[in-house]
Amino acid sequence: MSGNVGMEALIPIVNKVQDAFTQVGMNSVIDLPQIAVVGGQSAGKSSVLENCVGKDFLPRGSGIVTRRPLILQLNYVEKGEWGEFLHAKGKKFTDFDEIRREIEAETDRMTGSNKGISDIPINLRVFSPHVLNLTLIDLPGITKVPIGDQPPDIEFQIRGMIMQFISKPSCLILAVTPANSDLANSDALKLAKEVDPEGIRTIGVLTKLDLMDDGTDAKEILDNKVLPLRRGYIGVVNRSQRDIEGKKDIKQAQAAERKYFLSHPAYRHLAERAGTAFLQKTLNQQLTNHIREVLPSLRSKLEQQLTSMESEVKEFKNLGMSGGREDKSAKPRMMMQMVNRVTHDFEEMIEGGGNHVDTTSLSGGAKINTIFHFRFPGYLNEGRLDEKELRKEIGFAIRNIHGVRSGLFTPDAAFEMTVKRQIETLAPPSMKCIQQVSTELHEVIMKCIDKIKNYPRLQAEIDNLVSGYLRECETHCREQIQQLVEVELSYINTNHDDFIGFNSTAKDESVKDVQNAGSESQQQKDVSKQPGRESKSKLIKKGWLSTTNVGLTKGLSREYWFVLYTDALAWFKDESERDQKYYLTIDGVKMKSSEEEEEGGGLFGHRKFKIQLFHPNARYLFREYRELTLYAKDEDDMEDWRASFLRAGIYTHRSQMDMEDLEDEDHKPKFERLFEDPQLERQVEVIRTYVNSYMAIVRKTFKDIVPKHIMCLMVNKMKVFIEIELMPSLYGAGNPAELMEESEDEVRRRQELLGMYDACKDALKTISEVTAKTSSTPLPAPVHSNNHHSAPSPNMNASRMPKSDSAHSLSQSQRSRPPPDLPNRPTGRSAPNAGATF
Ligand SMILES: Nc1nc2c(ncn2[C@@H]2O[C@H](COP(=O)(O)OP(=O)(O)OP(=O)(O)O)[C@@H](O)[C@H]2O)c(=O)[nH]1
Repeated sequence: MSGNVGMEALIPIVNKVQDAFTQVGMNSVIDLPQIAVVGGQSAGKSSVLENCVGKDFLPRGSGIVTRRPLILQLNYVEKGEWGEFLHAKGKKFTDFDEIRREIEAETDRMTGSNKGISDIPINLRVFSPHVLNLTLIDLPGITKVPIGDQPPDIEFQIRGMIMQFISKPSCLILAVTPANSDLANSDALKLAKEVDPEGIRTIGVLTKLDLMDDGTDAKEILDNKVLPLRRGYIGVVNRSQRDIEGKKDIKQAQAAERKYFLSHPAYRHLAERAGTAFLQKTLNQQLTNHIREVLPSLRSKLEQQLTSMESEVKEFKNLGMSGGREDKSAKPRMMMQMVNRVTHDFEEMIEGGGNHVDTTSLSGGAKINTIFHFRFPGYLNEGRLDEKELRKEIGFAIRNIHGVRSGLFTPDAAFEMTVKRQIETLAPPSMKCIQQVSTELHEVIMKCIDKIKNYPRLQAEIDNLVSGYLRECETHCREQIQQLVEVELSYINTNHDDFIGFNSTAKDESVKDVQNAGSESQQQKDVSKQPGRESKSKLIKKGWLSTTNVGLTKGLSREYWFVLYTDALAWFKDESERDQKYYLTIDGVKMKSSEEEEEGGGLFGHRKFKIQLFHPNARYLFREYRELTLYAKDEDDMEDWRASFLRAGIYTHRSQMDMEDLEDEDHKPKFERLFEDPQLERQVEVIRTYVNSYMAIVRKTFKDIVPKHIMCLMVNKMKVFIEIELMPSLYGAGNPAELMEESEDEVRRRQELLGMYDACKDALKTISEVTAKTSSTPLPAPVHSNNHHSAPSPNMNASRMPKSDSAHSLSQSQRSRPPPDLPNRPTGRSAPNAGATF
């Protein structure tokens, strides 16, 4: 081996890093220095490689034999000779025929046996005392004509695969060309030129010198005078097909090769710079130099890689899981860490904040907030009876309480019964809210424990304990809410501050009205009451209604702002109530309400909700109108206004025709028929107002108290459980060492990570040492095709170069290549030309 010991030590390190990265599928992350062997079909690529190894081990045959890239790492060892495949780790192949069969089988495994190709490399390491440390990649030969089942674009595919390797700036290109073909048409040189136009990383290899026509030789080419390359050409004579078939030993062949160069008149002068042994040495030297050139960028990439792995590796090391003697306390400590992480994540997801805020959807605390304040109020309203249904229920209740008598007074019991029925409807939406929060909490837990999936037993146990506890909390919370409903049902508090029933004047008014209902004489109101004057009249309702007959444009409907008092109806231009259109006293006024299809509406026509006010004795109602037709925006609005008019003493008037309408086709009385009695209608209305008022209070209480119960009995309890009780419960559930059993994936990942980490560290250490200690040879000067002066020899070992060559090389190099971005350039201590390249 050459004296550049520090540098050569780098090659195995680079190989080790390469292996580590290939194994974890990261070979594309760091481009490690390599030599790719490129050439046309049957140019002699495999022969060159075999010569470098000194053994027959590559598949032979017709057509494309190399169909997957073969990364061949040659490692010098003092004793033994064997090969190892990365895909069959740990198996030593001492029989090189077996290696050949394994390459063939592995090629077929990926490509099938029908001559297809694949760019997934096969990694083979050869250990031998007869090799120099080198990494070579054998690539499929460039072919033009598809054979067998090969796809028509085979040339394109192979080209793509070769390019994938040789276009990387860290790759040296060994361009193999047979001497018995035209150099100008060399596929290898053409491809190399595409990716390396300056020839900085291309080395020419000329094979089959022995097969040249008699009287011709490749002296000019080898002297770098024809198509000169910056790194020159090396001539080799490999074994012929007949030699291979005759099992000619490679060592014998190499001796014959040397004899060939020494004895050939055209090559005798360059015999020291030709042949397989020289090629091997040059490649080793150049790969070493090349590695050195890419060291700075390799170093920074490795450093980045190392930093990204550091925290995890540190964690493993802290826990005594980085190999070596097992630390007994590691697993319990690790378990504690995992539980702490779950606790922290759960807290963060519920309380918000933290580093991992989800920007795609609501989750955790935010989702629970939405359930409490948006969904739950909606669910509470869903269970609500519409006004019509409510009236119906109250009507039946009143009638059933009165029995055969017609009651004069509104029965309290009807109010209580209706309210209780309504309170009961609050239970299902509350339970739905509990169930939704429980689901969300479970999802939060799942997300938190997903991070410990590498410890499947621990994950399952935490899931089991926490989900079990969540179920307990949910059951307890449901019981509490059921209790809450029962509490509400146990006492209907009509003394509640917010209940209109007994405290508000509206109630007094209503009660008085109820008692007065039907008595015309007592309905006499002070008709002189007008806004602005002192008045005892009370406001009942305000709102928009449209009407067709009060505006200037008769026939068209227009919206006005209506204000209903206990004794009058006024309407204004808008809600500012400045521009009053009319003030109508409502003494003796009756109403009719109905739903009708809009004229011309057809199937999809608008339904209109109409209330008509009029005097039953056909008096003018206002101005020249006998009636006022009002349109509400929907059914609920109409029901509201109808109820309000009733409160103001405007009752429904039923004509004979209307009465006929009160029977269904099967002659059953319609619900409306129950209200033929205006007194009953009035009582229903009063109770409905009370029920609505009371239910508003209960709903408000539920809206407030249900979320509080859920927070207290579920969310907070879960937090406390995870924080305080989970750890002891886990200890109770099993031995930490068993719970902390890793998944197979995790074990593999850890081993790979640690392996890669160590490989990166070793590589970095070696890089620092070699950069400090070693020297390098300069890159040969650029050559021009019209340059017929002899280019520097491919032997780049400066110590062996003639003085004049060295000086020439140095000055050329300095002129042509200004120092690139390569730091740590050795100074004084290095060889005379050290630093010329860097
Ligand atoms: N006489 C002689 N024959 C050679 C020389 N180099 C290669 N051959 C023969 O040429 C044929 C092809 O050589 P290989 O080494 O298989 O060529 P290859 O480039 O690897 O071929 P593919 O992988 O199929 O593209 C074999 O029969 C070799 O024996 C040489 O220098 N002299």
